[in-house]
Amino acid sequence: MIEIKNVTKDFPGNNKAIDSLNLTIPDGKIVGFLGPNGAGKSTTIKMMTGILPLDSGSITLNGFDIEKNALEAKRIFGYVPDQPDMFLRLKGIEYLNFIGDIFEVPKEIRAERIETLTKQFNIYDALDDYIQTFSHGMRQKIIVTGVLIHDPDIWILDEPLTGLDPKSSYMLKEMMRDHAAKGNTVFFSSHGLEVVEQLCDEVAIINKGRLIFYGNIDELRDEYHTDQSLEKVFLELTDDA
Ligand SMILES: Nc1ncnc2c1ncn2[C@@H]1O[C@H](COP(=O)(O)OP(=O)(O)OP(=O)(O)O)[C@@H](O)[C@H]1O
Repeated sequence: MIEIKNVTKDFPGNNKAIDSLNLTIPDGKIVGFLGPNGAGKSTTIKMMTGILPLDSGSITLNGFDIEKNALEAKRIFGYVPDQPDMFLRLKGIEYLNFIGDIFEVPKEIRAERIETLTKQFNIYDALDDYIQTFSHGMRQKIIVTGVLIHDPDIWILDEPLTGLDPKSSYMLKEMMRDHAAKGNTVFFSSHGLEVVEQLCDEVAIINKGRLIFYGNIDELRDEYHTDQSLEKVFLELTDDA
Protein backbone atom coordinates (compact mmCIF):
# COMPACT_ATOMS: atom_id res chain seq x y z
CA MET A 1 0.00 0.00 0.00
CA ILE A 2 1.16 3.50 -0.79
CA GLU A 3 -0.10 6.40 1.31
CA ILE A 4 0.38 9.96 0.12
CA LYS A 5 -0.65 12.48 2.76
CA ASN A 6 -0.94 16.21 2.21
CA VAL A 7 1.98 16.35 -0.19
CA THR A 8 2.95 19.66 -1.72
CA LYS A 9 5.76 20.48 -4.14
CA ASP A 10 6.81 23.85 -5.51
CA PHE A 11 9.35 24.46 -8.25
CA PRO A 12 10.97 27.85 -8.93
CA GLY A 13 8.41 29.69 -11.04
CA ASN A 14 5.81 26.95 -10.52
CA ASN A 15 4.23 27.09 -7.10
CA LYS A 16 2.00 24.15 -6.22
CA ALA A 17 3.16 21.83 -8.98
CA ILE A 18 1.68 19.36 -6.46
CA ASP A 19 -0.97 20.86 -4.23
CA SER A 20 -2.05 19.11 -0.99
CA LEU A 21 -2.19 15.69 -2.60
CA ASN A 22 -3.84 12.87 -0.66
CA LEU A 23 -4.00 9.45 -2.25
CA THR A 24 -4.01 5.86 -0.98
CA ILE A 25 -3.04 3.14 -3.41
CA PRO A 26 -4.38 -0.15 -2.03
CA ASP A 27 -2.88 -3.63 -2.33
CA GLY A 28 -4.27 -6.14 -4.78
CA LYS A 29 -5.36 -3.63 -7.40
CA ILE A 30 -3.93 -2.05 -10.51
CA VAL A 31 -4.25 1.70 -10.17
CA GLY A 32 -3.83 3.96 -13.20
CA PHE A 33 -2.58 7.51 -12.77
CA LEU A 34 -3.96 9.92 -15.36
CA GLY A 35 -3.61 13.60 -16.08
CA PRO A 36 -2.82 15.96 -18.93
CA ASN A 37 0.77 16.99 -19.75
CA GLY A 38 2.25 18.93 -16.86
CA ALA A 39 -0.45 17.78 -14.39
CA GLY A 40 2.11 16.45 -11.90
CA LYS A 41 2.23 12.69 -12.53
CA SER A 42 6.01 12.34 -12.85
CA THR A 43 6.63 14.77 -10.00
CA THR A 44 4.37 12.68 -7.76
CA ILE A 45 6.08 9.46 -8.82
CA LYS A 46 9.52 11.00 -8.28
CA MET A 47 8.53 11.96 -4.74
CA MET A 48 7.09 8.48 -4.11
CA THR A 49 10.39 6.94 -5.16
CA GLY A 50 12.64 9.33 -3.22
CA ILE A 51 14.09 11.02 -6.31
CA LEU A 52 12.60 14.41 -5.41
CA PRO A 53 12.24 15.67 -1.82
CA LEU A 54 8.77 16.60 -0.56
CA ASP A 55 8.15 20.22 0.44
CA SER A 56 5.55 19.06 2.95
CA GLY A 57 3.46 16.01 3.78
CA SER A 58 4.53 12.38 3.80
CA ILE A 59 4.61 9.28 1.61
CA THR A 60 4.78 5.76 3.01
CA LEU A 61 5.26 2.50 1.13
CA ASN A 62 3.99 -0.52 3.08
CA GLY A 63 4.39 1.63 6.18
CA PHE A 64 7.94 2.86 5.44
CA ASP A 65 8.30 6.61 5.06
CA ILE A 66 10.20 7.39 1.85
CA GLU A 67 12.16 10.17 3.57
CA LYS A 68 12.51 8.91 7.14
CA ASN A 69 13.01 5.20 6.35
CA ALA A 70 14.42 5.63 2.85
CA LEU A 71 16.46 2.41 2.69
CA GLU A 72 13.65 0.17 3.93
CA ALA A 73 11.18 1.88 1.61
CA LYS A 74 13.49 1.55 -1.39
CA ARG A 75 13.92 -2.18 -0.83
CA ILE A 76 10.25 -2.89 -1.38
CA PHE A 77 9.42 -1.11 -4.61
CA GLY A 78 10.51 -1.36 -8.21
CA TYR A 79 10.41 1.74 -10.40
CA VAL A 80 10.31 2.13 -14.16
CA PRO A 81 10.98 5.78 -15.09
CA ASP A 82 9.37 7.52 -18.04
CA GLN A 83 12.82 8.03 -19.61
CA PRO A 84 14.64 4.69 -19.65
CA ASP A 85 17.92 6.30 -20.76
CA MET A 86 20.06 5.21 -17.85
CA PHE A 87 23.27 3.27 -17.33
CA LEU A 88 23.96 3.58 -21.04
CA ARG A 89 27.63 2.64 -20.59
CA LEU A 90 26.77 -0.71 -19.06
CA LYS A 91 26.08 -3.83 -21.06
CA GLY A 92 22.58 -5.25 -20.57
CA ILE A 93 23.87 -8.13 -18.47
CA GLU A 94 26.05 -5.81 -16.37
CA TYR A 95 23.02 -3.67 -15.54
CA LEU A 96 20.94 -6.69 -14.52
CA ASN A 97 23.75 -8.08 -12.35
CA PHE A 98 24.22 -4.63 -10.80
CA ILE A 99 20.53 -4.59 -9.84
CA GLY A 100 20.81 -8.19 -8.60
CA ASP A 101 23.80 -7.19 -6.42
CA ILE A 102 22.11 -4.11 -4.97
CA PHE A 103 18.99 -6.06 -4.04
CA GLU A 104 21.00 -9.13 -2.95
CA VAL A 105 19.22 -11.55 -5.27
CA PRO A 106 20.88 -14.98 -4.91
CA LYS A 107 22.99 -15.84 -7.98
CA GLU A 108 20.98 -18.91 -9.08
CA ILE A 109 17.59 -17.23 -8.80
CA ARG A 110 19.01 -14.22 -10.59
CA ALA A 111 20.41 -16.25 -13.50
CA GLU A 112 17.14 -18.10 -13.92
CA ARG A 113 15.05 -14.91 -13.85
CA ILE A 114 17.37 -13.07 -16.24
CA GLU A 115 17.22 -15.88 -18.77
CA THR A 116 13.45 -16.38 -18.56
CA LEU A 117 12.50 -12.70 -18.59
CA THR A 118 14.91 -11.55 -21.28
CA LYS A 119 13.86 -14.44 -23.52
CA GLN A 120 10.21 -13.50 -22.97
CA PHE A 121 11.00 -9.87 -23.78
CA ASN A 122 13.16 -10.89 -26.74
CA ILE A 123 16.30 -9.08 -25.53
CA TYR A 124 18.29 -12.15 -24.47
CA ASP A 125 20.57 -11.96 -27.50
CA ALA A 126 21.35 -8.29 -26.81
CA LEU A 127 22.51 -8.76 -23.20
CA ASP A 128 26.18 -8.48 -24.14
CA ASP A 129 25.58 -5.19 -25.96
CA TYR A 130 25.84 -1.75 -24.36
CA ILE A 131 22.50 -0.23 -23.35
CA GLN A 132 23.60 2.79 -25.40
CA THR A 133 22.93 0.71 -28.52
CA PHE A 134 19.44 -0.37 -27.38
CA SER A 135 16.26 1.09 -28.89
CA HIS A 136 13.83 2.94 -26.59
CA GLY A 137 11.67 -0.16 -26.25
CA MET A 138 14.68 -2.38 -25.48
CA ARG A 139 15.84 0.08 -22.80
CA GLN A 140 12.35 0.00 -21.36
CA LYS A 141 12.42 -3.80 -21.30
CA ILE A 142 15.83 -4.05 -19.62
CA ILE A 143 14.63 -1.73 -16.85
CA VAL A 144 11.39 -3.70 -16.44
CA THR A 145 13.51 -6.87 -16.26
CA GLY A 146 15.66 -5.22 -13.58
CA VAL A 147 12.53 -4.55 -11.52
CA LEU A 148 11.25 -8.09 -11.93
CA ILE A 149 14.58 -9.65 -10.94
CA HIS A 150 14.32 -8.42 -7.38
CA ASP A 151 10.58 -9.14 -7.23
CA PRO A 152 9.46 -6.12 -5.19
CA ASP A 153 6.02 -5.96 -3.55
CA ILE A 154 5.23 -2.54 -4.98
CA TRP A 155 5.54 -1.62 -8.67
CA ILE A 156 5.64 2.06 -9.60
CA LEU A 157 5.72 2.51 -13.34
CA ASP A 158 5.84 5.84 -15.19
CA GLU A 159 4.32 5.33 -18.65
CA PRO A 160 5.66 1.77 -18.81
CA LEU A 161 3.90 0.74 -22.00
CA THR A 162 5.18 3.60 -24.15
CA GLY A 163 7.45 2.24 -26.84
CA LEU A 164 6.83 -1.43 -26.16
CA ASP A 165 5.92 -3.66 -29.09
CA PRO A 166 2.51 -5.39 -28.89
CA LYS A 167 3.86 -8.69 -27.55
CA SER A 168 5.95 -7.04 -24.82
CA SER A 169 3.09 -4.71 -23.93
CA TYR A 170 0.74 -7.68 -23.62
CA MET A 171 3.26 -9.55 -21.45
CA LEU A 172 3.83 -6.61 -19.16
CA LYS A 173 0.08 -6.11 -18.73
CA GLU A 174 -0.30 -9.80 -17.86
CA MET A 175 2.55 -9.50 -15.35
CA MET A 176 0.85 -6.46 -13.80
CA ARG A 177 -2.39 -8.42 -13.48
CA ASP A 178 -0.59 -11.40 -11.89
CA HIS A 179 1.30 -9.18 -9.48
CA ALA A 180 -1.84 -7.38 -8.31
CA ALA A 181 -3.78 -10.66 -8.11
CA LYS A 182 -1.17 -11.91 -5.61
CA GLY A 183 -2.14 -8.99 -3.34
CA ASN A 184 0.65 -6.61 -4.37
CA THR A 185 0.53 -2.94 -5.37
CA VAL A 186 0.73 -1.84 -9.00
CA PHE A 187 0.62 1.89 -9.75
CA PHE A 188 1.30 3.25 -13.21
CA SER A 189 0.89 6.48 -15.10
CA SER A 190 -0.35 6.53 -18.64
CA HIS A 191 -1.76 8.65 -21.41
CA GLY A 192 -3.32 5.55 -22.94
CA LEU A 193 -6.92 5.80 -21.78
CA GLU A 194 -8.00 2.61 -23.51
CA VAL A 195 -5.26 0.65 -21.76
CA VAL A 196 -6.26 2.16 -18.43
CA GLU A 197 -9.91 1.34 -19.04
CA GLN A 198 -9.01 -2.24 -19.93
CA LEU A 199 -6.38 -2.90 -17.26
CA CYS A 200 -7.07 -0.86 -14.15
CA ASP A 201 -9.25 -1.59 -11.16
CA GLU A 202 -9.06 2.04 -10.06
CA VAL A 203 -7.97 5.34 -11.54
CA ALA A 204 -6.52 8.46 -9.97
CA ILE A 205 -6.88 11.62 -12.04
CA ILE A 206 -4.71 14.65 -11.36
CA ASN A 207 -4.89 18.11 -12.89
CA LYS A 208 -2.71 21.12 -12.02
CA GLY A 209 -1.23 19.24 -9.09
CA ARG A 210 -4.57 18.41 -7.48
CA LEU A 211 -6.35 15.09 -7.31
CA ILE A 212 -9.68 15.49 -9.07
CA PHE A 213 -10.93 11.90 -8.96
CA TYR A 214 -10.11 8.55 -7.35
CA GLY A 215 -12.22 5.46 -7.81
CA ASN A 216 -13.17 2.88 -10.40
CA ILE A 217 -14.40 3.73 -13.86
CA ASP A 218 -18.02 2.88 -13.07
CA GLU A 219 -17.90 5.27 -10.11
CA LEU A 220 -16.42 7.90 -12.40
CA ARG A 221 -19.29 7.46 -14.84
CA ASP A 222 -21.83 7.51 -11.97
CA GLU A 223 -20.32 10.63 -10.47
CA TYR A 224 -20.47 12.43 -13.79
CA HIS A 225 -23.84 10.91 -14.77
CA THR A 226 -22.60 9.53 -18.03
CA ASP A 227 -22.10 6.26 -19.85
CA GLN A 228 -19.43 7.77 -22.06
CA SER A 229 -15.97 6.32 -22.60
CA LEU A 230 -13.16 7.11 -20.16
CA GLU A 231 -11.66 9.29 -22.89
CA LYS A 232 -14.69 11.59 -23.05
CA VAL A 233 -15.06 11.82 -19.26
CA PHE A 234 -11.34 12.50 -18.89
CA LEU A 235 -11.41 15.26 -21.50
CA GLU A 236 -14.37 16.94 -19.82
CA LEU A 237 -12.85 16.65 -16.36
CA THR A 238 -9.52 18.13 -17.35
CA ASP A 239 -10.84 20.78 -19.73
CA ASP A 240 -9.57 24.10 -18.38
CA ALA A 241 -11.15 26.23 -21.09
N1 LIG B 1 12.59 20.29 -12.33
C1 LIG B 1 11.55 21.10 -12.54
N2 LIG B 1 11.70 22.45 -12.46
C2 LIG B 1 10.65 23.29 -12.64
N3 LIG B 1 9.39 22.88 -12.93
C3 LIG B 1 9.20 21.54 -13.02
C4 LIG B 1 10.25 20.58 -12.84
N4 LIG B 1 9.74 19.33 -12.99
C5 LIG B 1 8.43 19.51 -13.26
N5 LIG B 1 8.11 20.82 -13.27
C6 LIG B 1 6.78 21.39 -13.51
O1 LIG B 1 5.86 20.73 -12.65
C7 LIG B 1 4.63 20.50 -13.32
C8 LIG B 1 4.31 19.01 -13.31
O2 LIG B 1 5.22 18.35 -14.18
P1 LIG B 1 5.25 16.77 -14.35
O3 LIG B 1 6.47 16.41 -15.15
O4 LIG B 1 5.11 16.15 -13.03
O5 LIG B 1 3.92 16.51 -15.20
P2 LIG B 1 3.37 15.18 -15.88
O6 LIG B 1 1.95 15.04 -15.43
O7 LIG B 1 4.27 14.03 -15.59
O8 LIG B 1 3.42 15.58 -17.41
P3 LIG B 1 3.64 14.68 -18.75
O9 LIG B 1 2.36 13.96 -18.97
O10 LIG B 1 3.88 15.73 -19.79
O11 LIG B 1 4.83 13.78 -18.54
C9 LIG B 1 4.79 21.09 -14.73
O12 LIG B 1 4.24 22.39 -14.73
C10 LIG B 1 6.27 21.13 -14.93
O13 LIG B 1 6.65 22.19 -15.78
